[in-house]
Amino acid sequence: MQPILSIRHLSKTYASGLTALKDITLDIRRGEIFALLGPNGAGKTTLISIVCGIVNPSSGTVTADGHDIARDYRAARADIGLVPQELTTDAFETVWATVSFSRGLFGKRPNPAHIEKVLRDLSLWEKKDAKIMTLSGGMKRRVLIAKALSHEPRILFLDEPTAGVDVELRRDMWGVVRALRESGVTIILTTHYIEEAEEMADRIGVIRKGELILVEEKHELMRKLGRKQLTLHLAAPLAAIPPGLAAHRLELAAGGAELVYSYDTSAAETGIPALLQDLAAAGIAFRDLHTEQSSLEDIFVSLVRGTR
Ligand SMILES: Nc1ncnc2c1ncn2[C@@H]1O[C@H](COP(=O)(O)OP(=O)(O)OP(=O)(O)O)[C@@H](O)[C@H]1O
Repeated sequence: MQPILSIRHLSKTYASGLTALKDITLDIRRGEIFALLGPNGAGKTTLISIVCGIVNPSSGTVTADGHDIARDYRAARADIGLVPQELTTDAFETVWATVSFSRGLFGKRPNPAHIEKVLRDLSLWEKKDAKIMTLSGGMKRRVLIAKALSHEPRILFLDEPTAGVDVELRRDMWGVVRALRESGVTIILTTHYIEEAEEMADRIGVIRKGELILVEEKHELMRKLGRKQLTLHLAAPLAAIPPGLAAHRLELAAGGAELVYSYDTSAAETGIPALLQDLAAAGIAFRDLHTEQSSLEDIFVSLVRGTR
């Protein structure tokens, strides 16, 4: 299937001389949720701004559903909805007026039935006549999404959709985003929250200093880079790892009360049976054991630090 968004060799150097993006090539698949992860200043907003026509690229091309964003700007832009981080709408307007007005900005004819559907889908219908300033923070975020959906885009960018919101509202927003995907909208979200990417994304891209250093299926990423640890709670503490166990990747923890064995989840063999045999041969007994898998957060931190 043709990608819905195709970014080719995109670079951006600002007038200040700072290169914010270096040769980014990325295809976004129709109907996916793609999470773009990166530390502050990595270039996420610059990338979104170029795709949305707010910033000009220094080189490279972007096509949205076949429309080149430079040559065929209006058609390309009409395919894209952008949910910014901040609500800049007139606080004195009603929800209905704000969302309807956004649609008009794209030169689309009024379509009250569509606006009603968007507001109902986002549980904003009851608030359609309320002034923006009277809404809760969560409702205001929903208004931002409603505005971005008012012109029926097929691609939706969410820039830090849950920055600074509480846990409950974050979960609520995740539900909204999932429902949007169900309705056929392709979603690209930027986030600092690893948990958000882990929870929501089909694929993950990691951007660091303007370079896309990795694009991977979330599950594949976690499988490939995920290490597992087996912790054995020993019956009697050890002062050092016995020579008979030197062949295994072991560390002592909890003052010698625990033995920690690290293994690769993608390796053909875990090495656990051999370890258990050698433990028995060395006369080391354990009371209990548990395993732990590295989270996406661990993976991300090591990627951004460049240690993998
Ligand atoms: N208009 C501009 N002129 C010059 N430099 C800019 C401009 N906009 C952004 N930058 C710089 O480009 C780099 C990338 O910024 P960008 O906002 O794209 O990063 P980001 O990944 O979105 O960061 P954050 O997560 O903090 O929003 C930063 O070093 C930033 O200071």
